[in-house]
Amino acid sequence: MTPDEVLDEFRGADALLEGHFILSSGLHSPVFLQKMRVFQDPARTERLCRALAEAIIDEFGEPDLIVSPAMGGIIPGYETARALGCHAIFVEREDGEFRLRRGFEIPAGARVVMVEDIVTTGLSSRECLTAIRAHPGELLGAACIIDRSNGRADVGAPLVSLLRMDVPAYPADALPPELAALPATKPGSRGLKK
Ligand SMILES: O=P(O)(O)OC[C@H]1O[C@H](OP(=O)(O)OP(=O)(O)O)[C@H](O)[C@@H]1O
Ligand SMILES: O=C(O)c1cc(=O)[nH]c(=O)[nH]1
Ligand SMILES: [Mg+2]
Repeated sequence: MTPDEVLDEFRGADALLEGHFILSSGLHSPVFLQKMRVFQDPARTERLCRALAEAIIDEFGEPDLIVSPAMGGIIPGYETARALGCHAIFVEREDGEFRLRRGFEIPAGARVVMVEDIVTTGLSSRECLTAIRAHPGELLGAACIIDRSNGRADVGAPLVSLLRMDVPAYPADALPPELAALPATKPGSRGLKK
């Protein structure tokens, strides 16, 4: 799947939004990728995640286990694991920190790849990788559908993506006037991060 085809999946799902958005990092952006509008369509999600599975195999080889950060990573993590023929588990926040719950385990020796939906600053991915490293298992690397840092975010592991985008994001005290003029919405599910 080409980067243009990836963007077309988001456009086709009305998931490429323009306006004034407050991201989970607290940064402001004129663009938001509402991934859940994509993931509500199993056929679209299957196409994207089959491509992500191929990219993972090319970059890291075949994993035994996919681990994703809730909530946005759960659906693409599961669907990518389905394409790879392996299991998918997720970390979720407990007292603010990502942890494995629900009896999920990473067995010793398991070859693990983290699957995230979107990378902006990379904080969610870094936190997920920290949680994974608290368990036995061999971390091969990280994968996401869209890296909107255009490769700038350092998630602390090799990161493969289907599409790199160069999308502006600004601190609240440095908004360009045309963005400041628009009312801001915060579509994500996480509280503002430090
Ligand atoms: O690279 P970052 O700056 O961390 O931003 C990207 C993260 O933000 C979104 O998650 P969010 O925390 O909004 O919650 P969600 O997964 O429940 O949608 C998205 O799913 C990524 O995990
Ligand atoms: O940085 C984010 O919070 C973020 C950006 C984006 O485009 N989509 C999303 O779900 N989260
Ligand atoms: Mg998330």
